[in-house]
Amino acid sequence: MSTEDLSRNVRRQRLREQRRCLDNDYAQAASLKAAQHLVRDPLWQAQHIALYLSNDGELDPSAIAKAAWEAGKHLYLPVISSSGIQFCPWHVSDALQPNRYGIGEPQGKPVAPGTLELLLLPTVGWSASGFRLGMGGGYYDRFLASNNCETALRFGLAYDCQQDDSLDLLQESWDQPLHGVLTESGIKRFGGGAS
Ligand SMILES: Nc1nc2c(c(=O)[nH]1)N(C=O)[C@@H](CNc1ccc(C(=O)N[C@@H](CCC(=O)O)C(=O)O)cc1)CN2
Ligand SMILES: Nc1ncnc2c1ncn2[C@@H]1O[C@H](COP(=O)(O)OP(=O)(O)OP(=O)(O)O)[C@@H](O)[C@H]1O
Repeated sequence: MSTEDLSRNVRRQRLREQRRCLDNDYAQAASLKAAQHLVRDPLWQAQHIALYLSNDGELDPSAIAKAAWEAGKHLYLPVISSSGIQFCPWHVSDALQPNRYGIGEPQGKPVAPGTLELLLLPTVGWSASGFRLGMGGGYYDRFLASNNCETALRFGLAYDCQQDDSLDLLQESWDQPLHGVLTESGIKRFGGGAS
């Protein structure tokens, strides 16, 4: 393991620990606040949205999912395999199959990446320049590097306390920048003119 990988892992573990330690009431309120910010934003025009099922203390997108279904939007969840990550349609009544990490996945046919309009990415750490640190599988970076989804806006979904601008020092060539983040305090956009 390189020195860079080692420091990424150390930072990842610290940020994950911090996230898991958040007060339950705070976490629930943050999840609702994030949904309220999103539904009032032009980003909410997106009809095809990829999100995730909360794991390991991640900011819970379930309030966003509820609002999206009520608004008739199409939602997708990540499905992983040895060949990477794909996004499959997710309906409220779907039976989910746990993946190797115990996270539920729908069973349908993956969506064409170009259909996705908004990707809400699970995020361990983020910086004001748009850097995102994830769980370390490289799944999202590989997906974004190899698929035609330039039209999809990529927003990290995370708590404010997961911001650490010094993470920029760990940036690698494969890291795919975020257009912005959605947190309990609002939506932040990082240059590039993303709407
Ligand atoms: N909610 C959610 N779903 C997601 C992701 C995510 O980050 N969050 N992923 C984002 O890419 C993919 C799954 N990636 C993951 C990578 C590592 C672990 C994890 O818990 N790792 C354990 C080690 C487990 C093991 O070694 O088998 C750990 O680090 O403690 C979970 C999900 C697809 N689905
Ligand atoms: N485009 C790519 N092509 C090949 N390998 C890649 C690519 N992107 C990432 N990787 C590999 O994946 C590994 C993990 O990457 P990284 O630490 O950036 O994951 P992450 O963004 O935290 O994880 P995730 O996106 O799954 O939440 C890296 O060591 C790198 O070798």
